Amino acid sequence: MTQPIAKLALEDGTVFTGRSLGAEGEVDGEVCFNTSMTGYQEILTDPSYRGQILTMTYTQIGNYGVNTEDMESAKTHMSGFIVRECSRRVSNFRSTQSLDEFLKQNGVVGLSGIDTRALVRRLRSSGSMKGVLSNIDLDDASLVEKARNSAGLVGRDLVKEVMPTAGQSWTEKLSPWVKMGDKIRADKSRTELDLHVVALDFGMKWNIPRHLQDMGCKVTVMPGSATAEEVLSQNPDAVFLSNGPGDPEPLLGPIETIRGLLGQKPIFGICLGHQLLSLACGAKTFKLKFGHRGANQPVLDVTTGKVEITSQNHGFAVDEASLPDCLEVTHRNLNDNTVAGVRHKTLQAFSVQYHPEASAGPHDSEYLFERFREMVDGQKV
Ligand SMILES: NC(=O)CC[C@H](N)C(=O)O
Repeated sequence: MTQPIAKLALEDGTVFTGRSLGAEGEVDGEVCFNTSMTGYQEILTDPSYRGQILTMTYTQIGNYGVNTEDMESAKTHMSGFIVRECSRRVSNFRSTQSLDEFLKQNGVVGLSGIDTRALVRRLRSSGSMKGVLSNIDLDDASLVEKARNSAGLVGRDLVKEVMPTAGQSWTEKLSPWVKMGDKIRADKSRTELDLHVVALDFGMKWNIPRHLQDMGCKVTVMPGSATAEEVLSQNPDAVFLSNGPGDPEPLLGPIETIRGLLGQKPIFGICLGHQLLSLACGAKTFKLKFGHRGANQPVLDVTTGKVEITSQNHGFAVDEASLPDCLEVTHRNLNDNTVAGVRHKTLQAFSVQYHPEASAGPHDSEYLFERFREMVDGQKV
């Protein structure tokens, strides 16, 4: 049986024709790419991809299937998913379904069999573009028109579409698989939860609270819309600001909340959380040409001189020229020298643009959770 056709149309008029993968339908979004060779399940369930159509640069995706454990949220969030080739055979003892079945079950419209190198080269030279992925409308002109008219990411609040509506206590543990492959983490595991952290959830990847809990934090998750008063009423020892989708600048409520928390409680932010902390301190953010997405992004910790290989997924970054006097750069992306981490010079607050929780990706940056713990411990009386 031949698979049905699907098409990707870009706003610049390019149309790619391939095979339909996953769900039937039509989606629009910002088309971007990820250079990870593995980790597609974690990527598909990362809420930060809301509003995006993602293409994987690695040539074959899906060979180890999908399992019930490697979820970074309860479901998928991206609009569309593109691969050069989707493995026809799935082989892994943890696998419970194929990638195609998982995409169908989660309503993700996919595309395979296109020249992903050509697509990525176009995105690298022109920058991320708006696009439409469809297996129901196959008319090129109509698809290009829809791509041009689609909303795009800039100026939109996508956090409200993915954040939880109510707070909850976090209970899930860090996977034994992580500790098995990571002796340092295993040695530092604590069972006693002697710190209370409120995590503001803007679309948080679950491996973050799993890590916080593993290092002795009782985590209370609160919706990203919570006010400073609501956070402080929980009487936490510290506050964590999560990753999340879209443009950080329209998120005026969370920025106000963070201003109200600065100096009251120690703060640690990851990705969107880093952008929001920087905005709350008076910095600006800007849209990167094609973003940083992958599990192999080199970052320099300028405080130690060490280079770490990191997992990243962001399309915006903090503008170094706009940094207020109260912030200093602690980390830099070595591919383009952009700001990858900041800390407050006088208050207990720091953040990174990348993902120390990995999932998927290397564990080089896990030390940041320990740095957070040390900052809070130093402040506890
Ligand atoms: N992973 C994230 O938190 C992404 C942050 C923000 N949405 C960006 O694209 O830059």
